[in-house]
Amino acid sequence: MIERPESLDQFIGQEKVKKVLKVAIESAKKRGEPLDHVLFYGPPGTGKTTLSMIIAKELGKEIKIVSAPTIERKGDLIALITSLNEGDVLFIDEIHRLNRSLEESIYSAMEDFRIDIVTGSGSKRALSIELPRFTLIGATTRLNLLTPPFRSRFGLICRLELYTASELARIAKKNAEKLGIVLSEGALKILARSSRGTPRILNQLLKRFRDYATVHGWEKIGEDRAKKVLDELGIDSYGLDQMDRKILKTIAEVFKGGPVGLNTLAMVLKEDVETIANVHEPYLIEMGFIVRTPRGRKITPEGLRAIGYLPSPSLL
Ligand SMILES: Nc1ncnc2c1ncn2[C@@H]1O[C@H](COP(=O)(O)OP(=O)(O)OP(=O)(O)O)[C@@H](O)[C@H]1O
Ligand SMILES: [Mg+2]
Repeated sequence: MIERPESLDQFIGQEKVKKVLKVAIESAKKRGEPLDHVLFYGPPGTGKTTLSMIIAKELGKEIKIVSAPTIERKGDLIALITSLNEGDVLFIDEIHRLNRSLEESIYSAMEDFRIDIVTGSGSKRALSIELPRFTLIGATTRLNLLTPPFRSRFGLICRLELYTASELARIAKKNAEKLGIVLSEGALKILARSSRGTPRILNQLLKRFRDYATVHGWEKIGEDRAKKVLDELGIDSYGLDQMDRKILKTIAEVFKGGPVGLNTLAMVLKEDVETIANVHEPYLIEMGFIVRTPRGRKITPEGLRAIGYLPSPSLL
C-alpha cells in the first residue's frame, strides 16, 4: 500500500503552497481560532485532497469529506456543518459543482457562521441557525467556474502546479520502497518523466512496475526494464499516453495545426470535453506541445516533434 503523506513535512513539492499553509496553520493554532477557509485548485491528482487531510491533521481537528453534488438542499448543508465541532474542517470536493441555490447559504455560513431559514407556511418565520465555527476547504480543477463572490470568501486560495521531474523522482523513490520494489536511479528518472507531472499517475505506474516485478521475478528494475514496461503500457518517453498523442495528431492532421475550439476537438475525438480540458490539456500546455489562443488550441513545433513530425512552416 502507498499511504498518503501525513504531514506537510512529508509532502514533497508544492513548496510555495506549503509555506503559506504552514504560517496560516500555526497562526490559527496560536490564536485558538479556526483556520481561514481554503480553496485548492489545480489539475487532477496533484494533491488537493491529500493536502486537505494534512491540514486537518496539523490543526489537530477532524475532517469531513464530501463531494459537492451530494449536497442537494439547504438542509443537507446545515446537517453537515452542525455535525462538526468548533475548528473542524469541511472538505467539499468538486466545489464548482455546488448547487447554485445554496450559494447564499454557504456565503453566510462562511462569513458569519450562520444560515437563515424560513419556517412555517402561512405566517412565515425567519430563523437563523447558528453553526460551529469551522473551516471550509474547497477543491476544484476548474477555478473559472466559481463565481467571484464565492471565490472572494476564501481567505487562502492555493494553486497546485504540476510536479517537476525531480520532485516526482523523490516521490517515486519513497513510494517504491513502500511497495517493496527496487528501481535504479535511471529507472526512477524515466518513471518521473513519464508521469505527466502528476503523483497519482506516478503511483499508478509504480504499481504496474510492481506487477511486472512480481510476475517476472525482477529483483531490480533498471532503465531497460522501465522502458519496456512503459512501452507495453503505451506511454512514450514524453510521458504522453494514447489520448494525448491522439489529441496532438488530430490538431495536426484534421485541423492543420489549429486553432481549433475545445468542443470541436472533443467531438472529433469522441471524448468528453472535461476530460480533455482537465486531464490532457494541462500537461500538453505545460510541456509546450500546444498553446491556447483566443481562437482555440494550436499545436507547437515541439508538439509536432513529439508525435514524430518535422515541423513544417505551413502548419504553424
Ligand atoms: N506531494 C505528494 N507526495 C506524495 N504523494 C502525493 C503527493 N501529492 C499527491 N500524492 C498522491 O497522489 C494521489 C492523488 O492525490 P490527491 O487525491 O490528493 O489528488 P487531488 O488533487 O485531490 O486529485 P483530484 O482532483 O482527482 O481529486 C494520492 O494517492 C496521493 O497520496
Ligand atoms: Mg481529490
